[in-house]
Amino acid sequence: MPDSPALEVRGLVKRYGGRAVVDELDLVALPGRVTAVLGPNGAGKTTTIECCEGLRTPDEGQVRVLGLDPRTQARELRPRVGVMLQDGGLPTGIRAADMLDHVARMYADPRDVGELSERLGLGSFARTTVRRLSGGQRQRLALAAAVVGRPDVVFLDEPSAGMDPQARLAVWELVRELRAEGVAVLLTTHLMDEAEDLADHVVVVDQGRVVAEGSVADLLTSADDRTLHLQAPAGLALAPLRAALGDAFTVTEAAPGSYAVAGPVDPAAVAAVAARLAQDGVLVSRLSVGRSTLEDVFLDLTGRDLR
Ligand SMILES: Nc1ncnc2c1ncn2[C@@H]1O[C@H](COP(=O)(O)OP(=O)(O)OP(=O)(O)O)[C@@H](O)[C@H]1O
Repeated sequence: MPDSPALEVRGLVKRYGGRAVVDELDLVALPGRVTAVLGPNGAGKTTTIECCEGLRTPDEGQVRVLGLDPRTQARELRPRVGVMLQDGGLPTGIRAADMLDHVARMYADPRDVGELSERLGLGSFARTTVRRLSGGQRQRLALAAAVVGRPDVVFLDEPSAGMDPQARLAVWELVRELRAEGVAVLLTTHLMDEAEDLADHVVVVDQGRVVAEGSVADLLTSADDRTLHLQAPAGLALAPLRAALGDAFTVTEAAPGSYAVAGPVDPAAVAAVAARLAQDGVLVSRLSVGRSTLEDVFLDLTGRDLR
């Protein structure tokens, strides 16, 4: 069954000091798909992933990875699951290349270590001990260690945090390749472009709960209050448009020639905008409905204030 979930989390609850930091959370990740979990700091992403990795014990709910319980069936799961922890979690006294060789030897059919090292650019620091690696170098080594055993499921907690743009591209390419090989990839990230580029399915978590999920396209278009974006000549007088639409809408020229109409945008509102502009002889060069970026969706869902 190619589409049976590689990861299934149902009603997960994890409490610290009586406070639920993960609160009735459901999460499914499929083989050959990249699932990205987004959320503000402290939302419960790492706690959730660590429950899936068997590193923390849920207070309630069920976690199944490849149909197995990561707490009680860790031995069966270990060869099939790749884990990249947020803090690297690597032994520090060993040279980078020796560490990767050592991890590769634990698996029956490891990836080619030389090829993996080359594509993640590990060669330049192969003989450096882990403790002396830079943050980004450590991340790259941790990623190599997570995938060298050809796992069926990979957990990547902020995989490209601290990486330079070249390394980030190499990581993205590797993630795409894992997906093409049928691996279920679950990643957390604060990089909206990473989620937009890589994720087949996005899960937005806030205060331990899922507040939205779907493909990036779903999330960009599913909100009740949408924005109509239009391109037209710069400097249009907006009063007639505002009068035609009424108080439920705001109309702004976000940048010269780039207008946003925010509010309960429905087919009638789109028609009203087009009709009003046509009456004034304005030629619209581009018109689209939805939020323009995943970051807008994220901020609308989780708020703009620091917590
Ligand atoms: N062992 C622990 N004891 C007490 N509180 C904890 C413990 N581990 C995590 N927490 C709390 O649980 C909440 C969720 O933390 P978690 O690390 O899962 O968040 P996150 O979504 O991964 O955040 P970030 O984006 O900052 O990595 C935080 O408020 C954190 O302080």
